This record gives sequence, structure tokens and C-alpha cells, in this order.
Amino acid sequence: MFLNLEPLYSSIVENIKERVSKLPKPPKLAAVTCQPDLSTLSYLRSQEKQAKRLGIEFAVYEALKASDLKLLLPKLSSDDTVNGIFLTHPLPSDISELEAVSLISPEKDVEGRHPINLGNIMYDNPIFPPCTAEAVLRIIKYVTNPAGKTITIVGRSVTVGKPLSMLLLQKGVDATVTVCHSRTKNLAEITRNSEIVVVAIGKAKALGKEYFSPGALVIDVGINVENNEIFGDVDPSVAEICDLTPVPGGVGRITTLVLMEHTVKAAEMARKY
Ligand SMILES: NC(=O)C1=CN([C@@H]2O[C@H](COP(=O)(O)OP(=O)(O)OC[C@H]3O[C@@H](n4cnc5c(N)ncnc54)[C@H](OP(=O)(O)O)[C@@H]3O)[C@@H](O)[C@H]2O)C=CC1
Ligand SMILES: Nc1nc(=O)c2c([nH]1)NC[C@@H]1CN(c3ccc(C(=O)N[C@@H](CCC(=O)O)C(=O)O)cc3)C=[N+]21
Repeated sequence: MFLNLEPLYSSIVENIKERVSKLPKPPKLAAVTCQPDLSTLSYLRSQEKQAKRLGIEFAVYEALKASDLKLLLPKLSSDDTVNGIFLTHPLPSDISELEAVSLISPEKDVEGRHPINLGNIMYDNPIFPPCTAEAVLRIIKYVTNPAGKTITIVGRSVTVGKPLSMLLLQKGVDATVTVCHSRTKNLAEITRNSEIVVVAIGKAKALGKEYFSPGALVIDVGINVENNEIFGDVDPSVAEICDLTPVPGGVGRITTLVLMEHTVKAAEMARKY
């Protein structure tokens, strides 16, 4: 069946609204876009909608070339009116992701892609974990206790697969994690033997029922836009045999809320110093 994430969603919204009301002024999120692809445009739409609803200021800045980013990111990092900075995929071809995210001050890296924020996860001390990885962890914890469970992640990106594997290995989360990718042999055999499967590959409806054991928890991270419709990476028919997160209305919405929550946290941290 399709999982109903409304109660989780509402509890995060209420927590954010309460924390925003305690701030002296609305926190501000700056989204820096380069050449946004369709799934990024879906993300920006979601951010704009959520920010308005939560009383968070949201501004979009365009940077088409590396030289624009090299000016804009340090400027936003030192701008006291900006609390969070979000840099969309894909980047201009003349700058690497590592070089670009390193231009954002870690305290404003609300997306959690700066090496310092990714490194903190290794020490079980996540300040800003990557939003999608954190959203998936929150959903898993909302549905079940991950301790000791076999969890297979399909995808090893810096945004999702890799950080999520580390979040699941933290002391106190204690899942048993397998990470698969495009070079994995016998993928279906591995995923069928997992109690929980997270799919983040970027291929619409790529995984059907044959990849999952009945009753498994399946978290569909995929956001694939085709003819103005959004599809996940998992075929919707999987909901007939497993507990499946919906797309849209699943991981995407929680990811956007986590980004907003990180922006509030950055504003709260900025007040302390
Ligand atoms: N809902 C949300 O909040 C978010 C959704 N997304 C969505 O999640 C999806 C993945 O995003 P992202 O992680 O950035 O994607 P990337 O393209 O960076 O990574 C895709 C990963 O999937 C692996 N892969 C691709 N095809 C297969 C296959 N057939 N079998 C096994 N593994 C495969 C790749 O393997 P290899 O490493 O070998 O190339 C790679 O590791 C996209 O649809 C994206 O839009 C992304 C971020 C947030
Ligand atoms: N630096 C970076 N980080 C990302 O996390 C990232 C990215 N770039 N590029 C693109 C992918 C995709 N992604 C989405 C997240 C939420 C929704 C989302 O909230 N979608 C709503 C629908 C919103 C709408 O289209 O109206 C939903 O799924 O319910 C969509 C897309 C994040 N990504």
C-alpha cells in the first residue's frame, strides 16, 4: 500500500512554525540556480510553496557560470541577512561540485553538502546532513525501528546514497546497510533479501515487483518528470505487495521541509554567536 506520511509531515510543519515564531525576524533561504533541470524546478516550486507557508523568506539567485558562483556564494555566505544557502543541480560545466559547495560557509550549508557537514556524519555528529538523506531516515524511523534491520540503498550519490548509508550506520540507528549502484551484479537478488529498500537512481519506474519481497518497506526517492508528470524510480504497482512512499507527496515533500528546518536551525545558531 502507499504510505500515508501526513502525520509525519504535519508534525514537522508545526515544529518549524513554532520555532519561526520565536525568531526576531523571518529566516531567509537563498536558492542559487544554474541551469535547473525539470526535477530541480519541481524542487524550487516545492521550496517556494513551503517557505511561504512557514513564514520563511525565500529568494532565488541565478549564476550561469563558475565565475558568477565564485562571486555570489562568498557574498551570500557573508551576508548577515541570509541564513541558508541552497545550490541546485546541475552546476555549470566549468566548476566541480566539491569546489562549488566549498564556497558556501558550513554554517549556512543547509543542504549539507559541504565536506565539513558530510565529515560530521562520520563522527555521529550531524549538524546539517544532506536533506534527502535525513528525510529518508525520518520516514524510516516514522514507520519502524531501523535497528538491526537489513536496508539496501540503490544509488551511491553524494546527495542521497552515500550520506544515507552513513546516517543509517550511526550508533543508535544501527541498521545493516548494503549500497548498490549501476555496477552491482544480481541487483534484484540483493533487494529482494532486504526488509527495507531505498531507491535513488533517477530512472522513472525502473524497479518493479520482481525487485522486492512482499511486505518490505520501499522508500522511493526518485523524482522523474515526464510530459509534465512526476514519477518515482519504483513502479507504482509495487504498492500492491509492499509499503511504498508515494511520488509526488512522499520523500520530496519531507526533503523540502528538512531544508526549511535546517534554515531555521541556521538562524537559531546565528543568534547564539
Ligand atoms: N525526492 C528528493 O528529495 C530528491 C530526489 N532526488 C531524485 O533521486 C534520484 C537520484 O538522484 P541522485 O542521487 O542525485 O542521482 P545521481 O544520478 O547522482 O545518482 C544515481 C545513482 O543511481 C545509480 N544507478 C543508476 N542506474 C542504476 C541501475 N539501473 N541500477 C542500480 N543503480 C543505478 C548510479 O550508479 P553509478 O554510481 O554507478 O552511476 C548512481 O549511484 C533522481 O530521480 C533525483 O531527481 C534527488 C535528490 C532529492
Ligand atoms: N542540490 C540538489 N539537491 C537536491 O536535493 C536536488 C537537486 N539538487 N536537484 C533535483 C533533485 C530533485 N529534488 C526534489 C526534491 C523535492 C521535490 C518535491 O518536493 N516535489 C514535490 C512536488 C513539487 C511540485 O512539483 O509541485 C513532491 O514530490 O511532492 C522535488 C524534487 C531535489 N533534488
